[in-house]
Amino acid sequence: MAQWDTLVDGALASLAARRVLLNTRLIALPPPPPPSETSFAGPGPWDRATVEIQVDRASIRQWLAANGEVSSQEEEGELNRELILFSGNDYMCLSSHPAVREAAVKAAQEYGMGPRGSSLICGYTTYHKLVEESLAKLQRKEDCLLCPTGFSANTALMSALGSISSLLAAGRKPTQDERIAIFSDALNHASTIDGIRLVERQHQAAAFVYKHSDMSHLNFLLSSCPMEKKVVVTDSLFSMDGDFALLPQLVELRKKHGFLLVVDDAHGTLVCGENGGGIPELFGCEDDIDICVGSLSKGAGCQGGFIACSTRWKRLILSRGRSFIFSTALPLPVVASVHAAVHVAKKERWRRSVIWEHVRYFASLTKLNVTSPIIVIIVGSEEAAVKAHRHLLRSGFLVQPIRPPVVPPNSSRLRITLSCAHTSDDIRRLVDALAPWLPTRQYAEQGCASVSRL
Ligand SMILES: Cc1ncc(COP(=O)(O)O)c(C=O)c1O
Repeated sequence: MAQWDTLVDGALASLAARRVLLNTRLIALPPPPPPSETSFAGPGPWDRATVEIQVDRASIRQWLAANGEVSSQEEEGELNRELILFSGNDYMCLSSHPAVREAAVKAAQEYGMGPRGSSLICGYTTYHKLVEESLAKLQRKEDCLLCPTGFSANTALMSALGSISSLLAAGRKPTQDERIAIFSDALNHASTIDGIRLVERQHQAAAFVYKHSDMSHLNFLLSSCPMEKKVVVTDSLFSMDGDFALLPQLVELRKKHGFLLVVDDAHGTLVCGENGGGIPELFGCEDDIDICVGSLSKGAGCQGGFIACSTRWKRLILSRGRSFIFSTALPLPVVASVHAAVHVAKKERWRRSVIWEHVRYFASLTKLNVTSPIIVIIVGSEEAAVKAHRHLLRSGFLVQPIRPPVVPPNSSRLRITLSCAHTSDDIRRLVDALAPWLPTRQYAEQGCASVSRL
C-alpha cells in the first residue's frame, strides 16, 4: 500500500539519519540437514501421545476438591489419571512428530541451545534465516521476522507501528492528527491489546475498538475518524470464541478506506488453507493482507512467533519492535524443529483433512453451529463452568473452563479444541459426556451454541 510504504520509508530515513537503523547479524552455520523425507499417511503412536495425558493424582484431587465434592473413592486416589486432552493448541500434533523430534535432537547435539542473545547481537543464525524464508513463502509475503513468541510478535509490531508517528514528528510529541489510528476488534488477543496500550500511552497512537466482527460499526468508526494513518487489526480465528474474522468484508473495507490490514493468524497458520497458509489462504485473500502475525506454538507444535511482511516493514520492526529487540532469540533446536514442522505440515496434508472432518463430525453430532477446531459452549456462571469441567474430568476428558477476566462475566465457557490425533470415538464419547450442556434440538436448529442449564 503506497501511503504506508511512504510512511515506513520516512521512518527508516529518520532512523538512518540518527544512525539507529539496526540489523540482525547473521551467525553463519552450515544449514540444517534437509528434513527427513519419510512421511506418514495417517496418525502414528507419536500423534496419540499429544492427546493422551497422565495427570498427577494430587492435581486431579485438587481440581475436584475446590467445591468439596470429592467422593471417598476419589479421596483415596483411585480415580483414573489418564485423560484425553481437548484443550491444547497442537492441532496438527506436530510437537511429537518423528521429523520434528529428530531435527531438535540433531541441532541440540550439534550446538546445544545455540548462541544466546538478541537477534541483533548474536542470536540470529542460518537456521533462523531459513525458517523466516520458508514462512515468508508460506504466507506469500516478501519477508518475515522470527520473534521469541507470538505474544512478543504482536507487541513488537505495535511498538514499531507507533514509532512511525514519533519518528516522523522528528523529536516533537506527535499531534493527535499525526498519530496512528488503530482500529481493533473487541475480542482481539491480549498481546494485541497490550501492544496497543503501550503505543497509546506513549501518545503515538489512538485506539478505536469496534464491536466484535461488526463491519458496520467499523465502517462508521473509520468514516468518522479524520486521522490519516489508519490501521485495522484483527485475530483471524478468535481463540476464546472459535469464530473467524470476516476477512473478505475487511478486504472490501480496506479498498474503501485504504487502511493497513494486520491479521493475527495464531490459530490458523498451518491448520487452515490447502497449503497450510492459514486463514488468509482459506479465504483466498493473502495478497490483500498487509501484515500477517503468527504463532509457532500452535499449528507448528513448537515455540515462537513471526511477522510476515514486506522487507521495509521488517527493517522497521527490527529497529523499533521492543519485544523483538530486547529479548533472546529462539534456541536452535526450536528453530530446527519449526523448520521440520513446516516441511511436514506441507507434505502430510491428511492432518488438515482429519481436523476438518472432526469439525464436521462434532457439528453433526451436536447440531451446533461449529465452524472451526475451536469449539465454545457457553454455560454462564463461573460455577457452572467449573462444574462442567469436573464432570468431564470424571468422564476422562480434560476440557478447560474459561472464566472472567478472560471472558466477560456470565459468559464462562468450555473451550474444546480438536486435533488430528483425536479419533471419531473420542469425539463421540466427549459429546456423550457433554450432553447436559448441549442445547435442546430447538436451540440447535437456531444454530445457538449458548446454553445456561446449570
Ligand atoms: C490470537 C493469539 N495471538 C497470539 C497468541 C500468543 O502466541 P504465543 O503463545 O506464541 O505467545 C495467542 C496465544 O494464545 C493467541 O491465541
